[in-house]
Order: sequence, then structure tokens, then C-alpha cells
Amino acid sequence: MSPITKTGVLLVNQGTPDSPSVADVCKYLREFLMDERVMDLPFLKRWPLVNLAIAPFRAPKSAKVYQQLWTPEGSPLKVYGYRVTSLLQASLGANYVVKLAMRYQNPAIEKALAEFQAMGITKLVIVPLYPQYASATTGSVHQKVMETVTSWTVIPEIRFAGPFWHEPRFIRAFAKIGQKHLDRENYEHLVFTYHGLPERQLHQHERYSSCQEANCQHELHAGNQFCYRAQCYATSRAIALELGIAPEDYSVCFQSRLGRDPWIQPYTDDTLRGLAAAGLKKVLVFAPSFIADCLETTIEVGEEYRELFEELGGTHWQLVESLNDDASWISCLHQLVTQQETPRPSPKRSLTALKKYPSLYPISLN
Ligand SMILES: C=CC1=C(C)c2cc3[nH]c(cc4nc(cc5[nH]c(cc1n2)c(C)c5CCC(=O)O)C(CCC(=O)O)=C4C)c(C)c3C=C
Ligand SMILES: [Fe+2]
Ligand SMILES: [Fe+2]
Repeated sequence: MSPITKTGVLLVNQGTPDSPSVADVCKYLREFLMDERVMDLPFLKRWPLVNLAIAPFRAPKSAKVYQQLWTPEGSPLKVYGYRVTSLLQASLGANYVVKLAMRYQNPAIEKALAEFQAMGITKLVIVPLYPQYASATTGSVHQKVMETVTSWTVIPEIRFAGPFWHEPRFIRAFAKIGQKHLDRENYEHLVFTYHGLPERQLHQHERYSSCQEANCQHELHAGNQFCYRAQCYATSRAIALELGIAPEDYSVCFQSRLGRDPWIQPYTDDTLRGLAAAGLKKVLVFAPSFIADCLETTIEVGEEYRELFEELGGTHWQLVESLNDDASWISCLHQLVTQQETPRPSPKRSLTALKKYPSLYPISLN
């Protein structure tokens, strides 16, 4: 029997409820928020907080919003996930088997990995679909995959691709979609809004990435390369550079705060209040911590923040569509899968991104 030479590719996104019913949303929230990397509290504090307070009270409210988001084919995150999986399979060809998994709920990571195992595949590329690294997202996917394969007799060769906050194909894909809006309307300002994180999680990141700088939003280099906040600012700089937008003409902010603890600032609602107070009325909004439209983009940014901006006197709050099944995004994924390793900020490597986006790495790395 000839050995299996195919490479398994597992695309992994955050996950979404199986249906927009209160019961399924509650199940999803429980699994999601019981992840210690998401709610970084000891089990005895996390369990009652999630199961007795947050999930049962949040589920009915979130279910209503999911009902607004739901399409006839299902949740957009999953619908686009499957489309991207087929398109990437076509792009990579017969030497690869591409599957989709979600970190929480379905399709489950364990099931996808078991299918690869049953096929005899011993070489895997895992692609967490988060452009910027966070322990709560990318880190959690890595952990789940490693926990799953740890009991196997033959542990496959595994490469974790990304993060890809600086990949030129990713930057250009977002810029190209944004440019269509800029061609149609004369926007006064750009906003880059990212999913937030509790501030204390950022400090944990900083310990691991040795980022001690208060101003990591201005610099990204080998020392702070895993700082989520620094990566978000670097993505924004790169997209703005690609579009020829000056630093004073865009703002970076963080959304989706949950609970009372401080999250990374500036908050998106404060930023848009500041823009409205400055008399700005036409704003184009990017959400580049997401690679597909989902609750946090379509509803939170596209509707809730738009309503707030309009109440404050704004006339245009236009969300740039996410990458979804865009051809340049598929080409970015192809590159992430087939390149030997994901380029990182380093003085020794000649990065395409470094040449194209020198301001991403503004300091000496010696
Ligand atoms: C982009 C990366 C994401 C980070 C970082 C992240 C951190 C994070 N999220 C929560 C709590 C919630 N997030 C919710 C939805 C949600 N989050 C992401 C991505 C990141 N989360 C996505 C893509 C989605 C949308 C999923 C969809 O079905 O469309 C939700 C559920 C929705 C709601 O009830 O509002 C919660 C809750 C925390 C606590 C956290 C960091 C610690
Ligand atoms: Fe989230
Ligand atoms: Fe930092």
C-alpha cells in the first residue's frame, strides 16, 4: 500500500451557535466562556460566573441579535467558512485535504482531526483564522489541537500557520475592498475597530513577548511581536499605507467589551463620540480582526455603532465588508499554507512586508 502523501489543512475560526435559539446560544456561550484562556479566572470563580450569571442572562439577548444576523444558509461565520474551505481546496489541488473547524461548537476540531487521522494523514497545517495573535483565540486553538492529538499513537507533523496581521496579501485584500468605498464617497476619516481583550490579558501577552512599552501602538518588532494591541496597530498602519491615508486621518479602537474590568482602550464608542464632537460626519470603518462577517461586524459595528454615530450627528458610518470569500483572501490563505514558515519580524529575514511596509518595523532589531 502506498503511503498517504496528502497534507491536511484545518481552517479554524471562533465558532457560532448551531442555531439562533436561546438554548443553542446559551450552549455556545457556556463552552466559549468556560475556556480558561477566554475567562482567565480560577475554575471555582469562572464556573458560577459563566453558568449562573453571564450565559443564562446574556443568551436571550444575544439570541435576538443572532436571529437578526442569521441567513437562510445559517450563521455567516460558518457559511463563509465552508465557502472559503471549498475555494482553498480548489486552489491547493489534490495534494491537500482542506477542512473547516470551529474552536467552539460545530464543526468540532476533534471531529475534523479524527477524520484526518482516519485518512492516514500525518502532515497537518493548522490555520487559526485570526489575523492578530491573542491567547484567548489563536492560543486557544493551538491548545485544543495539541490536547486532541496528544493521545494518538502516531502524532502527526503539525505546523501552526500565522498570525498574519502583516501578510501583504491580507493587507491588500482589505485595502482593495475599502478602496471601492473610497472611490464612491468622500470619507473624512477612517476607523479601524478591533475585537477587544481584557487589559490584564494584554499584560500576560506582554510578559511572554517581552513587550514592556507603553507605546507599543507605534512600534512592532521582534520584542513585542505577540502583543495583540501592537499587532492591531501595525495592521492599521499597513492598510492605511496601502490606501495612502495619513496617520491623522485614521483612528484605531477596540470594541465588544464584556464585564466591568478594563479592556484595551480606546473603546470604539468613545472614539466615535470624539469624532462626532470634532464635527466629522463621514466615516469609513474597517474591522480587520475578523476575516468574515459575523455578529461583531454586521450587527455591532454595522448597526449598533452606526445608530450611535448618527444620533451624534454623523451622516455616514460605512462598514467595509470583511474578506469573506474574496479571491485575494483565498490567495493569502494559499500562501499561508504552502510557505515553509510564517515570516516574523526579524532583522535577518528579508520580508516582502518589511520592504513594502517599512513603517511596521521602525526600530533597529539588533
Ligand atoms: C477577533 C478575535 C476575537 C477575540 C480576540 C475575542 C475575544 C473575546 N471574545 C469574548 C466574548 C465574546 N465574543 C463573542 C463573539 C465573537 N468573538 C469573535 C472573535 C474574537 N473574540 C467572533 C468572530 C465572534 C462572533 C461569532 C459569531 O457567531 O458571529 C461573543 C458572543 C456574542 C455575544 O453574545 O455578544 C462573546 C460573549 C471575550 C470575553 C474575549 C476575550 C477574552
Ligand atoms: Fe469574542
Ligand atoms: Fe504591547
